[in-house]
Amino acid sequence: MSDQGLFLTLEGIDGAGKSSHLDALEALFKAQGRTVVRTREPGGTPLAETLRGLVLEKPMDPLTESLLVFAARRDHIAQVIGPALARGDVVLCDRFTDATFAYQGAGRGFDNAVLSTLEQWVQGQAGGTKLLQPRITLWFDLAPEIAAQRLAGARVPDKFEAQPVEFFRRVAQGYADRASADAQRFVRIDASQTRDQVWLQIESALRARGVLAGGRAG
Ligand SMILES: Nc1ncnc2c1ncn2[C@@H]1O[C@H](COP(=O)(O)OP(=O)(O)O)[C@@H](O)[C@H]1O
Ligand SMILES: Cc1cn([C@H]2C[C@H](O)[C@@H](COP(=O)(O)OP(=O)(O)O)O2)c(=O)[nH]c1=O
Repeated sequence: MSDQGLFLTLEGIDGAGKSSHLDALEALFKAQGRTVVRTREPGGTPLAETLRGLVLEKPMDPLTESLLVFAARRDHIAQVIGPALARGDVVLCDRFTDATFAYQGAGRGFDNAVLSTLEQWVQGQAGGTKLLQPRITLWFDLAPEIAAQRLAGARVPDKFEAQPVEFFRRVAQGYADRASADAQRFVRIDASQTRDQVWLQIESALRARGVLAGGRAG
């Protein structure tokens, strides 16, 4: 089901600046004649949004947290992502499984082997060994100290945003590890630059990957 559409995710520590570019990304693909499904994790369906509220607000152990984000993801894939990709749409998703490896794995110190098993259960596709994965992941790489400065006063912190900078150092390392393990899928964006410069990086990376030129290249 992932072969026809384009599954694009945005990742990075809180405050890295991902959300600031979602409108422009949606407009860019729409200008190419694509139908865009814009969504987020945890979330994207009524059930998954309910689970999001729990994950972002309630204290819980890392296994519970991991089970809830993967339960939300399962519903999201079944209801939204899978059907959209099968239609040939662009799925623009604010976070996906890399966030689980970065936050629950590296940040909380939870067992990556258990996360990989859950990933296989949730993202396994009928009749094959291939997992549903994003085609391209835009990784907004920013020093945790700068992200914290950007977030200070910008919004009321949720459970994760209230974590100390050491937590985000581990999360950032988790993203760096994921990126080096799958260099083909990840595009590193230097998120320390100005908003305009960040946008230019995004646009040129998408052009270089051939997903902008000539309509349905993705
Ligand atoms: N390139 C940038 N330079 C400076 N501040 C930025 C930049 N991009 C975003 N911001 C600001 O940083 C804060 C976090 O940005 P946001 O897009 O919400 O991050 P995220 O979605 O990654 O948590 C917001 O106040 C936003 O206006
Ligand atoms: C998808 C996902 C997100 N998260 C965390 C990362 C973020 O701190 C939070 C929600 O992400 P996000 O939507 O980026 O938050 P905001 O709307 O406040 O910018 O959930 C996990 O811990 N595990 C996951 O699997």
